[in-house]
This record gives sequence, C-alpha cells and structure tokens, in this order.
Amino acid sequence: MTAELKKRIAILERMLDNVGACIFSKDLDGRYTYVNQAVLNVFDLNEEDVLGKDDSHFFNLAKSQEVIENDRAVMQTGKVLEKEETNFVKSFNKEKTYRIVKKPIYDEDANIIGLFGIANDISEQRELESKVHEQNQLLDIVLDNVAAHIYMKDDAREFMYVNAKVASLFGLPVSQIIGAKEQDILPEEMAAHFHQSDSELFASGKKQTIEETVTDESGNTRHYLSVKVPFEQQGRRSLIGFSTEVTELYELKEQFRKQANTDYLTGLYNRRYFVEVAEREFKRAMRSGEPFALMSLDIDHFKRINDKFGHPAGDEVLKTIAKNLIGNLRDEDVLARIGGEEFAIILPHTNFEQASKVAERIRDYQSSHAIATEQDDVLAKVSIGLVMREHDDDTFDSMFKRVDKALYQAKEQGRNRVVAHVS
Ligand SMILES: Nc1nc2c(ncn2[C@@H]2O[C@H](COP(=O)(O)OP(=O)(O)OP(=O)(O)O)[C@@H](O)[C@H]2O)c(=O)[nH]1
Repeated sequence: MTAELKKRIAILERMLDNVGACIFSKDLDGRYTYVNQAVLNVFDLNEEDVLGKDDSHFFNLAKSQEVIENDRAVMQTGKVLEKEETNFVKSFNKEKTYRIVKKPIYDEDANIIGLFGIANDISEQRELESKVHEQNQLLDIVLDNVAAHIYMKDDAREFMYVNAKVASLFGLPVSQIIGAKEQDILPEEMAAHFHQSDSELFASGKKQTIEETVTDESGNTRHYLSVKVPFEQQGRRSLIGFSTEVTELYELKEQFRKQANTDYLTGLYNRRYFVEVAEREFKRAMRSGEPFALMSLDIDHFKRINDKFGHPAGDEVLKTIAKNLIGNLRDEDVLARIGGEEFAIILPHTNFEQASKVAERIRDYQSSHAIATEQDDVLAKVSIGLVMREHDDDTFDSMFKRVDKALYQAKEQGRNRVVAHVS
C-alpha cells in the first residue's frame, strides 16, 4: 500500500468516525469486517474485540430477531433495506431503536460477500413519541370522562377537538366532527347561536362565561354554563370551550322562582308578585296614556262556607273561582290571589265601560253557578271593587288603596255587587 493510499484511508476512517451514525460492514457469516467509532461506543468495546465477531457477542439475540432477519434478507436477496430495527444491546442492557440502511457488498464477480450498514439511533425520539402517545391517551381518558363538554374551534368555525360528551350531544362520532365546520354538521339555529357568541369572543379576545341553551338531537332543551377561552397556536386563532350541563340546576331555579311568585292553592300569582307586575304595568300605562283598570274581588261570607262545609270544601271553592276568573279574562290581564278569599285583577288597555262589563259578568256568573265540592254544591257570590287609573294617580299604590275602599263599599252596600270608584 502506498503511503498516499494509507493517508487517504486514514482520512476516510476519521471522517467515518465523525459522522455520528453507526457505520459497519459484515461478512456472509455476520462477522464484523469494519466498524466506526460510533459502533465501538455503542458496544463499549475496542476495535479488536469487535472485528471478526458476530452479533451474538453484542446483542441479546433472543430479543433481537430483527437484526438477524434483516441481515439475512439483504444477503440472500441482494435488496437494500431501509427501515427501523430494534435491538437489545448488551452493553446498555436495554432495547435500542435504529433507523437502518443495509446494502449488500459484491465481489468483482457480482457475488454477495457481505453487507454494509448505517444505523442512526432514534430510541430517544421513539421514547418521546411513545410518551406523547401515552400522555395523549391519558388526556383523552380524562377529557372524555370529565363531566363537561370540551371542544376547540378555530375562527373559521372548524372543530379542532371535541370530547366524547360533545360527540354524544351532537349525535355524531368524534371523527366526523373534528375537521368539520359547525354550520355543516349542526342544526342551523344552534350553529348560528354558537357563531354569535364565538364571534364576540374573537372580537374581544377575552375569556367569556355565559349561559347557553341547546336543543339536543332528541329535542330536549338543555342548559349549560360555558366558559370559552381564546387560544392561538402557530397563527391559528381558536377557542377552547368548557360547558357544564346545569339543566337540573336551572330547572330547580325556575321552579323556586315560580314558587316564590305563585299561590300554592290556586296556582295564581301571589300578592308579592302581583304588586311587582302591577307597578310595571302601571308605569307603562302612565307612559302610553292607555286606560288601565284594577279590580279587587272578595268572596261573600266565605267564613260561613268554611264553617258549613268545612275547610277543604272552602279550598275547592277558592280553586274553582280561580279557574272561573281565568276563563273570564284575557291573556294580558293579570290575576292574583292576594289574600285568603281575595283576588285582584289588572286589565291593561281597558276602559271603564269594558272593565265594568267584565266585573259584572264575573259577579253574575258566581251568583248563578254553584260550585261542586265533595260536601255539597256551594254558591259563592262575590263583591267587586273597580277603579280606573286617574290623572292624579302617580303610583300604583294609590289605585290599590282606592280599589280597597270600593270593595269595602260593595260589602257595606249588601255584597254581591260591583262598586266602581271613578271620578
Ligand atoms: N278554605 C279556606 N279558607 C280560607 C283560606 N284563607 C282564608 N280563609 C278563610 O276565609 C274566611 C274569611 O272570612 P272573613 O274575613 O270574615 O270574611 P267573609 O266571611 O268572607 O265575609 P265578607 O268578606 O265580609 O263577606 C276566614 O274564615 C278564613 O279562615 C284558605 O286558603 N282556604
């Protein structure tokens, strides 16, 4: 070998030692004929301990079947192999994954005499990928089992993520939702509703906490408390939403609200709520100048009814009169039970003549229609006071006081009558 050739081989070897990848060649029996420094580092041995030896010295072959199979494939078929290979390396006492390229080596007569290989260690990358995969799985389990609907959408209304609860709410598989635009998969009204609040979030760039009402695929109304947070990743503007179903809570709240406004016996509004509504209606009438009538109705000698037929029969009478009144009034009239046997009615947009007719009709009906109770049929007549909003009424309370006086006079004058106080 010439000095020049030796020098060139030395340069080449130095270069191969510095490549970073493992570079090697083997003969037909799988014995190493060349290894670079990276291979020696992996095996943690010197060159003389590696050259001439096969892989049984460096790998636990029982756990490294791929090495043998890949080498055999290259040397028997002459094909070039490019793939991942997992070996159990004795020096590390653990599995390592390599990206390998293995090529056959030919002699001058085109016979395969060995192989040449390059292997890049990708174990860390694989470990990282498998960790990410595990963490994703863990995250999926958490997100799918948490009692909230969780989703991610971009500003073009495309779903980037939904958990299993969202999928079941929409009645579609997750795979059909991710990548789809909300207007393509959701009912028009629901999509428009989401779009409006989402647009507000993108415009403000601020977190939102809102109550949302959604009709599910079975047509049930559901209520949600939703928190939406803006999020930007690689220039893609999106939002992450967390919606917790509060339907039961909402319905309970509604029920309490109703109960607080309702008389338990008749189901009519109670005195407290009546006054609240009446004050509102009074102010509206003041502004518009529309006529506005108020009636107060009291059952005559109700104590006698109770005494004669019993309290439960008295209750029946109260309930029936409530129904009779509803039947005699318009939807916009406001009816309430404001005391034991006392009812009050607001008639908006109603002049004196019309209100008098209504009052007289009610009085007449009650005086001529007995009410069937478990005990007996009971004729429960009524006295009614009627007033109209006057120019000098500046509060509802002043009307309320006047109607009380009118009712008192109806009682004084012999009951079963309507007394109107109008100037
Ligand atoms: N059954 C029943 N009776 C009630 C209820 N609330 C109040 N009452 C009764 O209503 C009666 C009201 O009696 P009074 O205020 O003396 O009036 P009245 O007997 O109707 O006589 P006048 O109003 O003067 O015609 C009392 O006996 C109360 O016990 C109720 O929820 N159910």
